[in-house]
Amino acid sequence: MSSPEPLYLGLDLSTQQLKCLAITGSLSVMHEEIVTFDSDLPHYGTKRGVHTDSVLDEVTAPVAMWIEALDLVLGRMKKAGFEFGRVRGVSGAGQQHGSVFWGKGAEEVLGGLDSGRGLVEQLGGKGGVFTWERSPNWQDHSTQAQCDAFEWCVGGEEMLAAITGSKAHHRFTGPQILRFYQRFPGLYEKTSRISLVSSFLCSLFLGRIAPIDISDVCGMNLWDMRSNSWSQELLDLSAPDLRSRLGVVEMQPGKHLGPVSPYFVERYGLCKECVIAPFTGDNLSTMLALPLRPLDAIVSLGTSTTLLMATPTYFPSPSYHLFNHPTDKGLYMFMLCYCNGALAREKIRDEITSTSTSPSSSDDDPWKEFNEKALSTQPLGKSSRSDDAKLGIYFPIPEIVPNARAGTWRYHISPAGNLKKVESFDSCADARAIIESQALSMRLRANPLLSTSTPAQPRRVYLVGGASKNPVITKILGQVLGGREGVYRLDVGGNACALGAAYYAAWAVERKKKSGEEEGFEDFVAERWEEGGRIVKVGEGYEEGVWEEYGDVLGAFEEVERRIGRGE
Ligand SMILES: Nc1ncnc2c1ncn2[C@@H]1O[C@H](COP(=O)(O)OP(=O)(O)O)[C@@H](O)[C@H]1O
Ligand SMILES: O=C(CO)[C@@H](O)[C@H](O)COP(=O)(O)O
Repeated sequence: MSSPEPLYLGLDLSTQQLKCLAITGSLSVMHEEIVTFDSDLPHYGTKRGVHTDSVLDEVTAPVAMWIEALDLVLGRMKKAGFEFGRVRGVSGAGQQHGSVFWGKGAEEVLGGLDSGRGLVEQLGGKGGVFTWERSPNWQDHSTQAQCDAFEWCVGGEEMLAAITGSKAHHRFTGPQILRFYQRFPGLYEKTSRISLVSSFLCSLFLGRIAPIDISDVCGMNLWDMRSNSWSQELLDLSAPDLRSRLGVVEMQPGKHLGPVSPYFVERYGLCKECVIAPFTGDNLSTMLALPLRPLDAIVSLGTSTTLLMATPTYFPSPSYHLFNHPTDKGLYMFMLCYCNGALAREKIRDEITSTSTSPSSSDDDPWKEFNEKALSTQPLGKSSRSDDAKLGIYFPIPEIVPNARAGTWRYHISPAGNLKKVESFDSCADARAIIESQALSMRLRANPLLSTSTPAQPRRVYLVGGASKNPVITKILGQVLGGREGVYRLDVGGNACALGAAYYAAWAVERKKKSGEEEGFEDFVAERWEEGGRIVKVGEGYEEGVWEEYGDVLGAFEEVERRIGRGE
């Protein structure tokens, strides 16, 4: 009898959920399990996975909640009869930039976990192996002073972007560590190691502190991408002896970091030889879920909204981020990241539903009315070409792109391009306007990458993440961004990031040597990838006339952003 096909696990520890997905060696999805922090672990009192202190502009997540979530997700799989014994490799991804502060005895505890007791009981939150029981979240905005110090240290935002791939950002780990050190010098002193969320999750599986991976490290403002080494200048600025606390960075994609910790062998039945591969950032992992070709763009509609593209050129700018590609040494990931993505759309949805007199507001689908309103409105809220265009910008929380305070701004743009600020739009134009302004911002900023094609638009747009299930959001995004070959949704919509991690685990274990060279990730996936069944075409993308109409308001959109920046 032939032995059963090996399986691979991919995990995604993102803002609101922990997801675990299992695939076969031929990359077919076998099993998916999700733990939602707010509803499955209500005793941590999080709202959408985080705690917010709006006085300090501080957003954090409890580390113990993530640890408990790991036992919960694996426990559910075991209960469902999942055959852990067939798993040959595990990889994963974490929300980017967050950090975890390990205390002095942590590694010893990790290495000697008792499989008869839960992880959270042994590693804990308060009084456990961490010097700070919280992890700063990517939505945090408390580090303006530290960001200023980072840019001042190297001579400005352009220079910091040239060194680290990004200008200083509130959420980036370097400024966050500097703030932690300034607030709690005693706790910093007691901290022996600092992990990113990705390497933290990897550490649990490995039973020792895992290295940070070569791509996720670029979300710290501490890594010099030109030389692929820590920037000593920026480490020195952040905190004393930081290099030893961060440890070495894993430069080799797909490295076998070690076998899985005995805890998982004994408690869940993983085999002793199961390989743990590096874990990376969630956006980087999402890129691995799709066979990207030049000019393809992924729009990830998770809690954050991100636009991702792969590029062979290192052309840094303060307007966007560049990261090392997780598996391909010659490539970079271009990224735009917005924090007013899902939460801002939910806020408009709730406002529309609460003022509605329509019976459909009580329908099971909470997006029904929002979608109806968005569809009943023409592009830019115009009924005819001579009408003013409606442009709305909605930031219920401070925004990253552009760096702006919270607020709502609505404008009318006349056909001659004149702007008039208004208090509200008539007939619920907000539903369409919020999707349009999110997409216009992406289109404006992705232009440097897209302008090699005429017209300057993506070849394909791939949509992933929670809101990729929404046909109206996907339609309008496609109308604004274009997409010469259409708009596609990955069939595991919400789970693209975990899928990318599972592909990575399979590649780490099964890649072959071809003429003396290890098989590259792209070739490995391409050999096993069948387009049918994995992606669904959800829109035509480029619509002649409509895409151009959106192009006509890009200048006015930039001007509105400038006015917001000036506090108008
Ligand atoms: N049908 C839908 N229409 C619009 N948005 C949706 C829909 N279903 C889920 N979402 C959005 O997806 C978000 C969660 O996306 P997800 O990718 O799971 O987040 P994360 O990975 O950041 O935890 C929710 O906050 C919600 O706004
Ligand atoms: O900050 C960023 C990227 O720079 C965010 O994209 C986080 O990585 C969180 O992602 P989601 O939970 O929204 O997937």
